Amino acid sequence: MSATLATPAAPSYFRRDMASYRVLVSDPISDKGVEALASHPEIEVDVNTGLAPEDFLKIIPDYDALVVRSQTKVTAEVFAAAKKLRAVGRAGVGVDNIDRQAATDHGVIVMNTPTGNTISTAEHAFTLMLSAARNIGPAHTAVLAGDFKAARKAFQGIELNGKRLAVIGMGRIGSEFAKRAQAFNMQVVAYDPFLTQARADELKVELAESPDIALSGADVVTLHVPMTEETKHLLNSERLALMNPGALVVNCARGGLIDEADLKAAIDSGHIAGCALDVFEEEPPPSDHPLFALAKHIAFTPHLGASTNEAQENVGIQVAEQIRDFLATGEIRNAINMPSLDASALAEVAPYLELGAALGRLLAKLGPENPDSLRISYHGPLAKKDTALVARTALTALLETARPDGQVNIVNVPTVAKDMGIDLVESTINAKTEYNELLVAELRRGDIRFRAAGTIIGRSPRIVEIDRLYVDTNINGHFLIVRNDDRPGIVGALGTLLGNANQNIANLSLARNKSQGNALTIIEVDAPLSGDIMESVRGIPGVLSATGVTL
Ligand SMILES: NC(=O)c1ccc[n+]([C@@H]2O[C@H](COP(=O)([O-])OP(=O)(O)OC[C@H]3O[C@@H](n4cnc5c(N)ncnc54)[C@H](O)[C@@H]3O)[C@@H](O)[C@H]2O)c1
Ligand SMILES: O=C(O)CC[C@@H](O)C(=O)O
Repeated sequence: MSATLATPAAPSYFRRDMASYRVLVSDPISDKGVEALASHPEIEVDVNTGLAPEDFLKIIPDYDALVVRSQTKVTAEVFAAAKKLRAVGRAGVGVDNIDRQAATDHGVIVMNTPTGNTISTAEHAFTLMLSAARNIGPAHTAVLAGDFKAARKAFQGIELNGKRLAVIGMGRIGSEFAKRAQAFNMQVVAYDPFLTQARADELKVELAESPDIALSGADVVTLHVPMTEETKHLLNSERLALMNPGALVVNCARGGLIDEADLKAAIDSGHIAGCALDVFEEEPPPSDHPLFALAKHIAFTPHLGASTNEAQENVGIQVAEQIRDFLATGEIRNAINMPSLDASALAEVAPYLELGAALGRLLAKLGPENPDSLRISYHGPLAKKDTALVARTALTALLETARPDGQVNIVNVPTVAKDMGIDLVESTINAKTEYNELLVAELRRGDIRFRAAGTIIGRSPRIVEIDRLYVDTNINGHFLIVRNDDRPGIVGALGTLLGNANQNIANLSLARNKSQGNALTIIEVDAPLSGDIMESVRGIPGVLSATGVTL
């Protein structure tokens, strides 16, 4: 792998030998998104939407990346079949149609486009609230049916001015909704476990310590939280009962956040006036859905929150660019199952990713077998850089030797390592070393420890320490690593043996431990060393151990 500041190369763990990638777009995205993907010479795009699940399963093994909206269900079965798949891009926010755990287990990055549809969805949710408050849907239907006069009597509305609004989930969409509600002079109270008092003050909203507190005495509730196990049915009969009589429920997030049977009961009882829903527990909802029988204060749309020209263009282009850049350069933006690494951070740490991989491969050969931990420490200014993927890369390289099936990569490596009983421990060390920056990797099994370290000189990664002896060697190539008695003649004998075996010596690095009377000899050669040569090396008097390593 080589990297330059302008175009860092994709980490080898994601690169196939073939110079082209196939991307399947299985839900409709904007034309500009498809163009952004197809514009890359190494990317071939197939747009194939509305596939039946069994047809989708048949073709997914051919693809390196997949782009979806919410219709395609990317299940564990899909990930098991998708042997080449490296990334799934979601043109939107919610990723509940993607089995995140299965993606991670199979080493597939999942990315979303968190900002592209924020405004459209906030505007849609707001429109729904106004519609339910003023009976826009039923009144419109009545006018079309010629019931103008009757409708004027039937559809008395609710004013929002001065009403108390509970926003559950004060992220991007919730915050935008709140701003619009303030313009309508609503009193906004918000619950979000990550909302700080400072941010609440900045948004001029009241911070509630729990959903129950937010809902108590609220006239309207709007939901803007992701759908997870934890948030399923967060709005149920107990919580609806906390709201003021005549309250309205707005949901433009996910249907499963509301217990629809409880909502229907609360509306039937007269406690809740009505609801405005863009999303349903089951989509599409059955045509005889109990809530559809309600006559007033209702507004239903078919999951249209993000369906504007602007939002679709934004998310289509964003997802396409993210997938394209990931395949082409290894840049990771908006990943939801691993740390992201944007272009500038990738350019900065790319040499350390290479170095980490080399140290991992070296430790796999020289360190203790069946290790219980890999410890990575970052020294000097390196400690302040975005090193989140450096340790993962070292661990991946270490485990690739044990799992050479190509099934371990930086996405699933934490899980694979856990299964193998290996802890990854990272630390930063400010104390000065001989080098400005130093990356140290140490493999341990109980008390047995073996470490190696490297640094970057110019833009070139170098290994500068093996087993606490100072060396200086590059990180790509074939190496003979010998522990030998520290006495004359051994380097000569090694050179003669390699010469006789027609092995050209590219480089030599020597280090010695005077107190122990032994030395470390590292010889870089032009070709991998055969078993016979290694046997002969071990037979040289004074050679204590010898390992052939390809980094
Ligand atoms: N109807 C649509 O077409 C449409 C469009 C876009 C997004 N969405 C849905 O809206 C959701 C929110 O989108 P966003 O862009 O605002 O996401 P976001 O990540 O910016 O905000 C979500 C917020 O929910 C908070 N949260 C998480 N768990 C919570 C809990 N238990 N209680 C309260 N708050 C909790 C988070 O801290 C976060 O601040 C998405 O997850 C998606 O499912 C729907
Ligand atoms: O793809 C869509 O239109 C829906 C998107 C929306 O549900 C989201 O979570 O971003």
